[in-house]
Amino acid sequence: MSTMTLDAAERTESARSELTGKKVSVSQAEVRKTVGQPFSDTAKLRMRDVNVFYGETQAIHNVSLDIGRNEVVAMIGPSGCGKSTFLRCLNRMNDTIEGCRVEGELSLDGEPIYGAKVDVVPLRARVGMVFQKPNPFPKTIYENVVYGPKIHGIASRRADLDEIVENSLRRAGLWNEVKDRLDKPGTGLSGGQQQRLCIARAIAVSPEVILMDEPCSALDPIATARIEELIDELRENYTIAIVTHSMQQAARVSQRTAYFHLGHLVEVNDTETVFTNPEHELTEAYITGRFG
Ligand SMILES: Nc1ncnc2c1ncn2[C@@H]1O[C@H](COP(=O)(O)OP(=O)(O)OP(=O)(O)O)[C@@H](O)[C@H]1O
Repeated sequence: MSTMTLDAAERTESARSELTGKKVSVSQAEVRKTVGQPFSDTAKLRMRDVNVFYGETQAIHNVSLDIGRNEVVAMIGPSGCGKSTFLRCLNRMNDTIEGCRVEGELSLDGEPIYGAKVDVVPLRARVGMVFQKPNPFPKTIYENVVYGPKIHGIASRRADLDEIVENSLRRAGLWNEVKDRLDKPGTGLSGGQQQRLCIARAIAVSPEVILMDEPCSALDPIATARIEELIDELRENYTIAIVTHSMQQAARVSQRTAYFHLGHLVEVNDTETVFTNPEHELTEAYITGRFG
């Protein structure tokens, strides 16, 4: 650890001595400041002082973070630290959870995500999502991909839909494997293929941002490697935020990494710095396996 931050200096001696042991326990008071570089000169998504509550319980505390254009930001941290909750704020998926309340400023290209006039349907087309478990619709491969473009009125003519299907499946790295069976059920594909189909489905509506919530946790190492390659290719055209439990995956796919702890954003910086020279002791404790 190279620098001692003001935040670190404020922390108690007892927390320091706990860090020398094998396991670490920390109180909420010790994680109140974010270190590193939460902000980006090329912000696509800008979040300031975000607080999220489930009923009376606060799950996210004053998180401020930018996600830049054409960058992959990985969100890591121990189970229950709020990664998925924060991710779901970015396309208002939390709206679907009863009792969930989001406060703070969140914007996409400078436009408020939570504005009174915002229609969440087009918002979710602009900010697409890929979930932990591949969830193709019980329809053909072709129908899975054209579903979004049809309901969003992006295309209706067969030739246009065919083009969207081919382009989306190519971008998702699946075209060659499925081009001869587009009329077969999406659910008949392997897990890794199904996840790439879900990525194709997200791409088909021309999103600007793709949110991924542990997209490889149900996949084997080969399918995982394929998705990770794909994430790197997709960065050329999209902004990507990915929640992952795998620090190796965060290191492989992201340019910046954000470390969450007990609902606080403790540290965000370029990925190499976070993994080789973290500023915050909590980050170091997590990446060295002392808790999590
Ligand atoms: N629908 C919900 N209702 C009430 N509390 C919730 C709900 N979803 C999450 N929480 C709580 O919010 C906190 C953050 O959970 P969240 O799922 O965002 O964390 P996470 O870091 O993504 O966890 P994991 O890595 O285990 O998926 C936890 O304390 C969790 O119990």
